[in-house]
Amino acid sequence: MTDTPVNLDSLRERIDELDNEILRLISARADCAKQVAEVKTQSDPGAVFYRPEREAQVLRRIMELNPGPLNSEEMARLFREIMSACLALEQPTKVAYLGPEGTFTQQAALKHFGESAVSMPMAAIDEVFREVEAGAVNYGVVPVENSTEGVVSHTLDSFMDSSIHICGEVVLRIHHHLLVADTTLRDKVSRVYSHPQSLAQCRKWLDAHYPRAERVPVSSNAEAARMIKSEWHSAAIAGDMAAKLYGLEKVAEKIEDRPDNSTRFLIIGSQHVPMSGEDKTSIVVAMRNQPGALHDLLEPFHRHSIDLTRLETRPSRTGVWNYVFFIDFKGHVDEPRVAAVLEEVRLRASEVKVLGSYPVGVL
Ligand SMILES: O=C(O)C(=O)C[C@]1(C(=O)O)C=C[C@@H](O)C=C1
Repeated sequence: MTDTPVNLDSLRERIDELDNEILRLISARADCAKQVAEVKTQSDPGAVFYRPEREAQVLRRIMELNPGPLNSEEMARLFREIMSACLALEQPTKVAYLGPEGTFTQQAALKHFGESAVSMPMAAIDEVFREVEAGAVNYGVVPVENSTEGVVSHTLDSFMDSSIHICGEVVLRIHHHLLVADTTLRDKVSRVYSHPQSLAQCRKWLDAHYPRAERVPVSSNAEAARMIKSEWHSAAIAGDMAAKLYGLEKVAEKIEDRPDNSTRFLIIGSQHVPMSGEDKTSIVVAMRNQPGALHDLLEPFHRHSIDLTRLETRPSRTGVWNYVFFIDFKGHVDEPRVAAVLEEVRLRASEVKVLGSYPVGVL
């Protein structure tokens, strides 16, 4: 198809008119958000500005109404950024994430909070918890499970000795690439650095393409990307953010063994999140070590037709809690049927802690 100059000019004129309209509307929306902030502060001087349930509702509504031709995810991402900028007008949001810069956790933080949030890398998962608990940041982002490699046990363990709540979740498709620096001798790669989980997620690909290269586990894939800058015979497995941050080239793209490889991250904070209409609840339950304990624990969920989305067992670190189960299920603690199940579970367990109810990840 060829555009005549006349057509192109008139189309661009139309685009300019539409941009004027979009500009006017976004500014009016931002004004509204500022007024929302005033209303919130008037009713409560210690008001919480970020409202995960409302954000989830806004994004779901946009996805439902989207007439195309942009796909719904793309459209929601645009609105994600508009809301992020509006929230920054109300109050700049500080978010700690498991660093260093360039990790998938940073990507998850940006996906969830948008580019207007101020994100700060932390060296370890418990540091993210500590920063949130100390009030040095508003929220934290930590990985919790990967579709190929399973649970991130460090995150679950951190909840056991913390008063932190879960305020949200975000799922990220994980694409790994084999990266080299411009000084790397590509046919002499004898060492591949990455996080142990990433090495495991690319095991078959490495067996097929670099069977003799030494696989070196390091603390994060961003750290792997940083290290190979000074080693001419080494490559790193990492994602797009790390590749961009360290100016590396992709020798091979999307080398993860499973194409549906994804990681779920949790947003942690101190607020109770009201119902959004499509929510999940996470609890941790301690049971006595006796036959049938797991059956007793799960039976009320089955009877009340509550969908379990995840069940994880962790060894207890105190003598009192023999078995500790992390359970995620559909529903919100403010729903009567969920409250009823929790009441029954409390009678059967030696300890129950509700980690939080939060909107099912939208993007
Ligand atoms: O509705 C609110 O409470 C707002 O603050 C407005 C708004 C938005 O831009 O839509 C902004 C931030 C909140 O996290 C949720 C929504």
